[in-house]
Amino acid sequence: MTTALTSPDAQVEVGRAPALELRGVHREHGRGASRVQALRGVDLVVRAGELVAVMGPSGSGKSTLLALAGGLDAPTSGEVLVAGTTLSGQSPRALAALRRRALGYVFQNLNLIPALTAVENVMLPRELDGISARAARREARAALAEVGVADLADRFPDDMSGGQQQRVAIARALVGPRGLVLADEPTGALDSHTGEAVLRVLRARCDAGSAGLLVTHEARHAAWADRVIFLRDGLVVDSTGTPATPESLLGAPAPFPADGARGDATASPAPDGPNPGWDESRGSYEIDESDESEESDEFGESGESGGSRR
Ligand SMILES: Nc1ncnc2c1ncn2[C@@H]1O[C@H](COP(=O)(O)OP(=O)(O)OP(=O)(O)O)[C@@H](O)[C@H]1O
Repeated sequence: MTTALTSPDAQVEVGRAPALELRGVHREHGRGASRVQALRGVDLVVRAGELVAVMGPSGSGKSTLLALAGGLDAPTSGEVLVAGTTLSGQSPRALAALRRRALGYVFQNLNLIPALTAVENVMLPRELDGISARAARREARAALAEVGVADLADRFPDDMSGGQQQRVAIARALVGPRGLVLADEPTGALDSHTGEAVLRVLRARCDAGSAGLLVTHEARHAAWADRVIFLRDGLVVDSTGTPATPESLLGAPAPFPADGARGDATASPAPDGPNPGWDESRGSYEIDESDESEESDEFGESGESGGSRR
C-alpha cells in the first residue's frame, strides 16, 4: 500500500521505501572513562503497515533508538532514513518539517503546552504545517475522539488527569497523515484497560498503512506488534518472527536482568520494579489475557477504530 503524505511544499511517498531504516547505527554518549555506547551497530527496517515493538533491559538503548528514529538525536555513525530520506545532513529546519509532517512521536514526558487547550495542543503541529486553522481543528477533534477524549477538547492540561493528558498527547502524535508513529511507553500513565485501547488505536493506524515503533516493557503490549526486537547493551540480540505471538514472546529474554540496573546488566534492581509480565520462576513472560475479552468501546462514545489483535 502506498500512502501519500500531503504538505504545502512536499509530497512524501510512504510505502515504496521503508518508512524507517537504520543502517549500522552507533550512538555514543560522553568521552573517556564516562563514554557510554548506547547503540552499537543497529540495523532495522520498518515498513508501512508494520508495528514493531522494542523490548530490552533498562539502559539497553530503547529510548536512544527511538530518538534517533525521530530525528531528535543523531547517530555517531551509521544512517537513519525516514520515508527514504537520510536524516543526517538535513538542516534543522528541514528536519523539523520532516518531523512534523511524517512523524508522530509519543514521549515518555507528555510535553503538552499548559497554556493551550487539548484541541489547541493537538492542532498545533498541523497549523505549523500550514493547513488552515479550521481544517486543523477538525482533524484535532477527530484525533481526540479516536483516543476517547473528545469531550475534553476545551480543557487545559492542568485540569486533566495524567491518563487524560497522555491520551491528548497520543492524539497529537496521531493527528493528520503520519507515515511513522514512534511511541515510547505510551501507556505509562494509563490504567491497563485504557492502555490496551491506546494500543488498539496504534494497531489500527498501522493496519491503515502507517508504520509504528513501540518501546514497551510489557509483553502483552508487545503482542500487538507484528514483530518484536530485543535490545541488550545497545545491540539487537533477538527478534520474534512475523507476526509476534504470545508463544514467541514466551520464549523471549527477560525484560531486564533479574538483578540489573539502568545501563549495567550486573547491578541492583531496576528502579521501576519487576515487569508484571515476567514470571521469574518460569523464566518466561506470563501473558495476561484478562483484558482481552473486553473488546468493545473502551473509549466510550468513540470506541476503537478497527485494529485487530494478532
Ligand atoms: N544524554 C546521555 N548522556 C549520557 N548517557 C546517556 C544519555 N542518554 C542515554 N545514555 C545512556 O545510554 C544508555 C542507553 O540509554 P536509553 O535511555 O536509550 O536506554 P533505555 O533502554 O531506553 O532505558 P529505560 O528502559 O530505562 O528507559 C544508558 O546507559 C544511558 O545511561
